[in-house]
Order: sequence, then C-alpha cells, then structure tokens
Amino acid sequence: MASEKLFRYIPPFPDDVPTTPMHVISLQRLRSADTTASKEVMNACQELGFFLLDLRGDELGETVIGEVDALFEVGQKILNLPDDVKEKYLNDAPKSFLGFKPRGQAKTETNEPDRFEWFNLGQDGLLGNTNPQPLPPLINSHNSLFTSFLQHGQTIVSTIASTLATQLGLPADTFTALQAPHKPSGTVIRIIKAFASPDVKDLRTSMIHHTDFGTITLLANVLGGLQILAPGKLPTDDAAWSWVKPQPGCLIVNLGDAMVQWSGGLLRSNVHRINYAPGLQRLVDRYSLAILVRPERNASMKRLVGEPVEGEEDGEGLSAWEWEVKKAMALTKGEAVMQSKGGKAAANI
Ligand SMILES: O=C(O)CCC(=O)C(=O)O
Ligand SMILES: [Fe+2]
Repeated sequence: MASEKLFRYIPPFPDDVPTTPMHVISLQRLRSADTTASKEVMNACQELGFFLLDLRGDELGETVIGEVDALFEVGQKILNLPDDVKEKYLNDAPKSFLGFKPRGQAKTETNEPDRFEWFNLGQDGLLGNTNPQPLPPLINSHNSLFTSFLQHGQTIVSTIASTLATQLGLPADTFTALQAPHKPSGTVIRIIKAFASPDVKDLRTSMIHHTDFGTITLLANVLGGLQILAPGKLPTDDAAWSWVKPQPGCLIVNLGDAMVQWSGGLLRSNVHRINYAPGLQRLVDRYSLAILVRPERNASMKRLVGEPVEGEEDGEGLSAWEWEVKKAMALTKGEAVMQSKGGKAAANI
C-alpha cells in the first residue's frame, strides 16, 4: 500500500459505512517466522481469505511502499493515455488478457457494462520468460520500476506461501515450487482505473463480484470501493457486503482459487468486487495496483492435502494452464458460480 502521502489529497473514507474487520499482520514479524504472526496468517486465510499486511518497519516492506507510491503516479498517467495509444495495446481476450481492457468490455451483475479499465503487465515478458509484451513507451520507460516491484512482491508472496505450507504441515516450499517467477505463468501486475460515480442515480458496481483465479494477490488501495462478501452469504444480499478501509503502509492480501484447490479446501478464496467508492470518495476516479500471482503453466493442480471429495471440483491430472482455461471457458459460457471457496466460518477478529 501507498504511504501516508497519497492519502493526504483524497476525500476521507467515511466513518458511517460498514467496514470489514481484518487481521493486520506485520511483514517484519512474518519474515522472522514469528509463531503468532504465522498462526494469524493461517487463521485469516481460512476464515476470510483476506488480511492486511503491514509493510512498515521492515526493510523490504519500506522499499515496496516507495515503489507503490511511484507506481500510483505512473499508473494514473498510463490509464489516462489517449485512446489512440491504448487501442494499439488492447488485450486479445479470451486468448490473452495482457494489455488494456477497455471500459465496458465485461458486464456487472445487472448485465450493464462495467465501469473500469485495466492494464495487465505480464511477468513473463518483464522477466524474459517469453518474448517481451508490446508496451506503450510510457510503460517501457518504467520497466525497471515495474520489475523491482514485481520481484519484491514475489518475495512477499513466497513468505506468505511458505508460512501457509508450514502451517498446513507441508514442506515449506510446497507452494513456492509451483509458482516460480522464472517459469511461464499467467502472473501479472495490474493497474486499474474505476471511474468516479458522480450521479447518485447511478451508484452501482464497477467490477462484478468474483474470486481471484490464482494463488495470492497483493493489492494496493488508497480510495475505498473494494467490498468483501460476508462468508456464508449470497452476493444478492446487499447487507452482506462491507467495505475495505485502505490503510497507509498496508497491502491487502487475498488468496485465489488455486490455493483452495492445492489445500483441498482448507484455505479460502473469498468473493469480492469493486463498488462505487463510499462517501465523497465516489466523486473522484479510483486507481489501484495489484500483483496477481498464478501457478506456473505446467504446475499440477492436484490437491496436496486430503483426498478428492466426490462432486467437488477436482484438478487431478490437470496442469494449471488447462485448469485456468477450463475456468475461463466456464466463465464465458456463464456456467461458473462465483462463490467463495474453501475455508471455515470466521471467528471474531
Ligand atoms: O481494485 C481493487 O480494489 C480490486 C481489484 C480486483 O479484485 C481484481 O483485479 O481482481
Ligand atoms: Fe479480484
């Protein structure tokens, strides 16, 4: 997450909206294998599938805070490039999700066009795993910043993944070995612009509710707008949604479906969405930044804990790439049920 600095120039997050209670876990304590912090990560990943990671006071964390600040500035410029530049780097969905996604390419739950744009910058091109991704000069000129942010983010992801493996009684490198940054994968850095919602008659979702496909997502928010669905509730239940209040110096961490699959349902990927920003925050455009880590293409999606359960989705025999294509196809055919997966009911935090 960004430093205090970026929070100074935005309308305040209101104090009269329901917010999601979340564990705040210190990166410094996690990196020194602190038992309490490790158990707390495990609990958060079973109960909600989301937690806040406090980067402050850790050398790597402080570096990432600086990189997030710099990337928020660049990201805003990238997402405001003229349309004729963006058109040259459009994604080729569903074949490839790299590049710009224009506003309205997907639908919201009311079947209306979505209200966000994004740019997906692939890890493979950045780290030389494949040919470079065609990039606008504005991104190319910041290649080293994007690359170091990605590498630092991957170090954080690997700390979380090893903590979870150890907590599950597996060898520490169980998950990290399946998502090595130098092996081809669908891992991306994503910058998002969710448009302001000035019209009170048109307060609706920007990005439809979903779970992330991959393993671990690191997310930097400054403005509100991200909402989490309470475990056990239906997305159609308005009262079941609460807002995430962004905290300076903290990243939002959430697990994706691949971690649920590998852990045989012990870990949780929770439904979330981008709604309009709360209070006066809805009057300004909202930018966010994420690293969405996916398993390497050839990784096995076999569950590593417990036995397959009849009737439950099973990746046995599938590679990560085949598993992702199967999921993407189900999504486009409207067959996918966007519901939280795995985990156990939340205790009071
Ligand atoms: O921008 C955000 O706060 C969330 C974005 C998100 O959920 C996603 O890109 O998968
Ligand atoms: Fe997401």
